[in-house]
Amino acid sequence: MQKQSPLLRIWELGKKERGGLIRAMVSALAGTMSGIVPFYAAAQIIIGIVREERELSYYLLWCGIGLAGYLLRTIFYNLALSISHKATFKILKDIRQMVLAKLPRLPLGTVMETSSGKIKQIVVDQIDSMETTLAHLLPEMTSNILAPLCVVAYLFVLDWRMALIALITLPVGMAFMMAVMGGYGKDYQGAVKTTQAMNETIVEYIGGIEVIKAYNQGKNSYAKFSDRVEANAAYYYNWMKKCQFKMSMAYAIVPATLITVLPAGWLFYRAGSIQIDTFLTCVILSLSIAGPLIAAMSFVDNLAKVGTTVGSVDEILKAEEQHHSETPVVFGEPCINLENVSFGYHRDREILHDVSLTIPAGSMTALVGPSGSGKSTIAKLIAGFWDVTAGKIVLGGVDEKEIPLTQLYEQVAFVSQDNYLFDDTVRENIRMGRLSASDAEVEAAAKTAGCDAFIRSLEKGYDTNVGGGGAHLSGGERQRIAIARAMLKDAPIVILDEATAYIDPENEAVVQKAVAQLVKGKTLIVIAHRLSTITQADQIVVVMDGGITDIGTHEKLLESCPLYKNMWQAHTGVKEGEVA
Ligand SMILES: Nc1ncnc2c1ncn2[C@@H]1O[C@H](COP(=O)(O)OP(=O)(O)OP(=O)(O)O)[C@@H](O)[C@H]1O
Repeated sequence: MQKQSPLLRIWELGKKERGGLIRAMVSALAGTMSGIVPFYAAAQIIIGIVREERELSYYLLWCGIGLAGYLLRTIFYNLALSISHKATFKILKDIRQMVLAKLPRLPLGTVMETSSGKIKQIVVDQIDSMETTLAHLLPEMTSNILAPLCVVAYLFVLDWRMALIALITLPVGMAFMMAVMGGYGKDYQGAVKTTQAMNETIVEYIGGIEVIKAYNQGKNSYAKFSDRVEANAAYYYNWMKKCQFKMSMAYAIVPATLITVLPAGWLFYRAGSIQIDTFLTCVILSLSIAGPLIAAMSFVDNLAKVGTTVGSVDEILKAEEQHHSETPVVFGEPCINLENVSFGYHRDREILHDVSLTIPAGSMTALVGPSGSGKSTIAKLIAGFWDVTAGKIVLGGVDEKEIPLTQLYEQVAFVSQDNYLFDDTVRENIRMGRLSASDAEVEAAAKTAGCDAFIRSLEKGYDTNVGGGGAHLSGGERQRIAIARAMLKDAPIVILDEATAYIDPENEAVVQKAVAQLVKGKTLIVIAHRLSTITQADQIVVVMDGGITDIGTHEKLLESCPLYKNMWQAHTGVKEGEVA
């Protein structure tokens, strides 16, 4: 990934708000320039006193000019802040939306391998931390650098020697500042890492609270969290300790312009090489250089923070997406062909090897095989959660890579044993299947899926909140809601991955009926460990070690495939050699 300045990257990300940022910078610059006016007016008043000016109007005029400068500074400064805050909030909103819109376009693995604690920290905390920096940095840093530059330029016009002398403290103070900043980016990255580690532990702690209770692991898990909290605090403390001396030196030295300007100016004045007016103006104006520069310096560390955040955001925004065409396609019959498909979740480990399979439209295909043989992987590749590494999958006559992802997801309804329910009502969770569905359609789907009665028995019926991940419901109830959701989607291809695993025997008949409704007239792919549920399949595909060892009907495989026969016997409880 090519390294880009964080400010340039923000400029690019917030391109819709550039106008606001420019207006804020211009306003801030006008404010800082106005802020110099009181210094200039003070110089003129002191010159008046030294010259023994007796006219009151002279002093009133400069007091008025000084006051006007001060007022303008306040007005422009507040205007700049208001404009930049508005622009910043819009930019942060846009960045958050870009990140969230990007996640579904990434291969499922990329998202799953990033912990939810980390994603939450980037999207919520890190992006939030950019607010103060962004809203203040661009307008203030620009003006705080440009205004002293204008003062220095004016000092050179008045007396180049005084200008140079006024600048002496700058490089010394800056050297200390640079020493702090040298490792700031790396130090801040370290801080983000320890905070992320802390976040991940708490998310894990809460997510696994059931296991922690069940196995009495409270103390251990808490110790892990508290260790990370301590590590986080220690990191910040050591970091600040390391920086403190250099920071203090920088902040003490930069504003000390009087130490150099006053004695040198006095010597020049005594030697008659500088007028008293120029001397006094230089002394007073030199006092206006340090304030803005120190303010600008305080943004340098913020800039490093923004750099780290932009880096984290870009890790997601620039992550490789699934390569699919954007042009909508027209599908033929919903048949599926896997042609010499190979795939690995990671480059160094291939899971599927050269798999070829034809799934005719409207048929039922069952994938069976030992645990870890690759059944779910085949199903997830068909559903487009990942892209194949080699070979191709042709769906409805079109190579999957030619199908825009949104269109591909419309074609397939995927019901797994682990269908996630959102922290929302039952109704909205079912409506996820088709957002345009009416309440009546949602309820009709629930009825067909055999879950209408249990939903109505809940406290608020369809408007009952299911809790995060569906925590308020049983596994079987979640499963049936997932089937209702898939029903509502009404996709031509249905994949059931262990879909009935949680259903108790009492409800199994209801759910089997629901599934039968769901798959009517569809191309169906089933992964089921309970082989009795797939004996009627048009074809049963036996998967072993990432390859297909046999294909046929139940009867045919019982005769020709020893692996299938063994699995069937294990399933029905009949051991080799025993009489059925
Ligand atoms: N997200 C993943 N990242 C890395 N490896 C994975 C991932 N998912 C599955 N695997 C690995 O791929 C192989 C095939 O897994 P898959 O889930 O397809 O098997 P399966 O036949 O469906 O197993 P089961 O019947 O137990 O569900 C296994 O070795 C598994 O460890």
